[in-house]
Amino acid sequence: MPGIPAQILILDDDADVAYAAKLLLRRAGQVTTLGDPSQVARYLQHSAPDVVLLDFNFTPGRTDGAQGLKVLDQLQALPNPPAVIAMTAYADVPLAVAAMKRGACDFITKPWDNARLAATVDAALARRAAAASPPPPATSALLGDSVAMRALRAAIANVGPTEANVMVLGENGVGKELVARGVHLASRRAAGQFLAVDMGSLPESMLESELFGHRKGAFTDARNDRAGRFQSASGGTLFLDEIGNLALAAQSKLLTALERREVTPLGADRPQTIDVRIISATNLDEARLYDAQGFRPDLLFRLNTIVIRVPPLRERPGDIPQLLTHYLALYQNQYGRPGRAIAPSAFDALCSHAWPGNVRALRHACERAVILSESELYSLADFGLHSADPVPVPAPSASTATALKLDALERDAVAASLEQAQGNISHAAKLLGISRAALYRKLEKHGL
Ligand SMILES: Nc1ncnc2c1ncn2[C@@H]1O[C@H](COP(=O)(O)OP(=O)(O)OP(=O)(O)O)[C@@H](O)[C@H]1O
Repeated sequence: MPGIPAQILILDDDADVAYAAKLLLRRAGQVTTLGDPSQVARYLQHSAPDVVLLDFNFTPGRTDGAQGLKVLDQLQALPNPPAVIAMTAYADVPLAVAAMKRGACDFITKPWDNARLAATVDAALARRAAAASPPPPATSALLGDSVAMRALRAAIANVGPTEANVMVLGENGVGKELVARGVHLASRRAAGQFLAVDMGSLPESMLESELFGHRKGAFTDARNDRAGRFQSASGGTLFLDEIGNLALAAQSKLLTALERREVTPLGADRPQTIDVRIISATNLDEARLYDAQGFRPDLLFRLNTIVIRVPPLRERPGDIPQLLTHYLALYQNQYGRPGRAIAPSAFDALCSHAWPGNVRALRHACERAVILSESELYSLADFGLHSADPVPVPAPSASTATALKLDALERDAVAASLEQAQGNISHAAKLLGISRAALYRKLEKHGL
């Protein structure tokens, strides 16, 4: 599988044999060695091996292979059984055959030939990857199998078919828009448009014309009639992103439209009925959202019939491996780069990273790793992350010192704009005069 290092278990009572196999197979994945079948049950409580190299006799003098066959049965009973490669003594063909009949996928005789053992393990891994079931369709865009994500999918499936307005809450980059699309796809409006409007970047002066449309001549630049987003999304879903950024005056216009279920384009003398379902989203924390000074409670009441909260990635680290696998494979494919695994230590660090920029940041980190990596395995640095260990930094030359100063200035400017915008990405981007996407890149670059 691309991305996640394969888990390889070697079960052999001969420590030297196990160590030699471990050295040989390290490049193929994360290798664990055990010396006694009684350790297997404990190991399986926290690990799911992809391949097991299994010896069959653990007690001196025994050659019947019964102990190994018992472990084989134990492994075969797992919900997702690993590929088992039987390791038998040279010429013990009957035992190898018995193992294959009980579910082992291959066998290798001891002492082994290094190239043959490596090829056998590679082939077992490749077969396993090919057999892995494809992701389910429908809301497949929303990856993650944590309890939180499963609950989220269930909520989408429940709420989708109703006509209720939905408000999606969560930090930047957690997947609010994906959730909104999921609700749309699960609704009877799925064949209609899903139209997203970034309320945060819409200048107040353009809000009415953008949302409700205008007639030719309604204002100086209105050279033609133009439908607003409410009309364009008719029969579908209108996704109002960054709703928490809406100025109070704009809030009252939106409220009127929602209450009357009609809009009047600028310059028109008659209102038009609207047929849209509204899904809104904000990264504002709930205390600020429910503060009547900033957001009209009557509008909130219209928008949040159903509230869906998307938890930050740090609260569902179990989703990280799947996201890494998905996005590394996506970009390897997109850029025609070879499939690589992540170095085990880097994988651990990626899984325990707090990801302040959530899934968006993880996705960008994967793209970066695919583009930059030149070694056999992805390292932590390929993802733009560094281990907690301080690395000695050489004294900067004059030119790097200038670059460092510029870098520090940029970091300060970005931090100051965020503070001034009280963490609101759209406002901060506007203050800096750059796009939201550019601001996200700078946030990641400076680890903010
Ligand atoms: N569960 C997920 N599975 C796969 N990809 C995800 C998931 N969540 C988010 N993403 C990806 O992360 C990126 C950000 O997602 P999205 O735009 O939905 O987040 P958001 O919460 O709406 O962000 P913002 O608040 O900044 O608008 C997208 O590229 C999206 O495809």
